[in-house]
Amino acid sequence: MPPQLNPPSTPGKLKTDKYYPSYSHRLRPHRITLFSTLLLALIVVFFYLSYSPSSSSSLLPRRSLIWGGPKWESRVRSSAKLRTGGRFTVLVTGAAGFVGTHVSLALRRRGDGVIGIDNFNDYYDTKLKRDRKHLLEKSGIFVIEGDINNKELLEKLFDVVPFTHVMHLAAQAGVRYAMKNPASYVHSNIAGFVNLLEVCKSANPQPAIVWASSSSVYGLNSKVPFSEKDRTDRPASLYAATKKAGEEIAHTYNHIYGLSLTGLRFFTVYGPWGRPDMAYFFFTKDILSGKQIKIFEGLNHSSVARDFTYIDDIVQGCLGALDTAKKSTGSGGKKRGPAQLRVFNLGNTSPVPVTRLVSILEKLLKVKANKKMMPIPRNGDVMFTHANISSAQREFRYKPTTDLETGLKKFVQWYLKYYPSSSRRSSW
Ligand SMILES: O=C(O)[C@H]1O[C@H](OP(=O)(O)OP(=O)(O)OC[C@H]2O[C@@H](n3ccc(=O)[nH]c3=O)[C@H](O)[C@@H]2O)[C@H](O)[C@@H](O)[C@H]1O
Repeated sequence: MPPQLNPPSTPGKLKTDKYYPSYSHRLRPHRITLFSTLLLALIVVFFYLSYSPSSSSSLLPRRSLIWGGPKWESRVRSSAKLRTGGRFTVLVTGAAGFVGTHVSLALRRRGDGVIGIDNFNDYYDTKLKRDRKHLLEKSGIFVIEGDINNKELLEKLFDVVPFTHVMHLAAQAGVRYAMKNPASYVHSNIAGFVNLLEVCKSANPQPAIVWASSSSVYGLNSKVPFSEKDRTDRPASLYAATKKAGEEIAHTYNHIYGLSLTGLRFFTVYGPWGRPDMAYFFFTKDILSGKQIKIFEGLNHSSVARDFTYIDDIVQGCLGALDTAKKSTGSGGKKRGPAQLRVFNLGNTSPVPVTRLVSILEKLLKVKANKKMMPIPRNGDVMFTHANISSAQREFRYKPTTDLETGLKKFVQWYLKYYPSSSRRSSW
């Protein structure tokens, strides 16, 4: 029996000819015109949103983002408002990132006004970023979906809020991924940073800026521990090269415009809400699922080691750097005097071989890893990192207190709660 021919109730809900073979030829011309007009209107609205000044840059992220308007401004103001005990009004870039989330929460806890910005790109699982955003919103922190390359958006933010500080954590991270997508490093770590500094230098008042550099700037150095006085002109990855470039760019903006700038060289930061592209995170996932993990080693089976640093210690360092940052000296794009320019190592001062990291994970997960040792690939990796932290200790009493075993325990607890279906029966 042929299906019953019920005409659709609205022109937009036409059913297909497959099931309603005799219907299409009965469409009246005025219905077709109405349908086409609606379709055209939809296309026009789509293009308007994509290319209006209120949208993000065309490279990243993939969706058109809308900002502005009285409601949006009032959300921005309310998020930036100081609470009891607060002193600073901070713009946190990369707020839905791993370090960004923890730093934003810590600032809010002590009463500072915080606004986040993040482009929510899909370098790794965007659900994790959305969940972090949700966590921030529960604490009253507004995270704007936008790219640091969007000058108008940044200018608008500075129009609405006279930020005292910028905590710049937005970046394209990961040393090995730089070979796959070099342009994303230039886009975020160089072009994005310059765009942010351009806006900061013209702001009135100019904010003080604390930003994330990286331990990777020490590149192929062999003298340990790494000191801020050591050479940093032999990066092993494009990621490292863009962070090193950031340090030189910081020097320029400090010199010409009087911006107060502090770079923090983070050493392999790990912990709850971490980055799934990092070894400790995907090792955990792969150990639980029984997938083989590859552990890199050097010549003659020598260990590859990292000065793994727990997130809470990094947060303490970030806040210390913000608290001791002096004001920028310029205004309206003009320098009025010399300004502060600093760089600090934020590490743990005790490198741990990657093999030991895996043993700790095996013990905590109660699952034996399926391991394969392999020569360290020449894709940006370095053999070891080790921080000398005496400068940060002197300047703002930075003192890491979490060893790798304690920190990984907290990470694993979080991981099993966040991914409940990942748990596996013990193989020990
Ligand atoms: O300090 C930084 O500035 C950087 O730290 C981090 O880089 P890395 O120290 O390289 O961390 P991560 O990839 O977790 O590899 C950890 C260890 O596992 C080894 N490793 C890695 C992968 C693998 O399959 N096997 C393996 O043995 C690998 O050889 C290494 O020894 C950040 O990702 C980076 O964004 C930047 O912030």
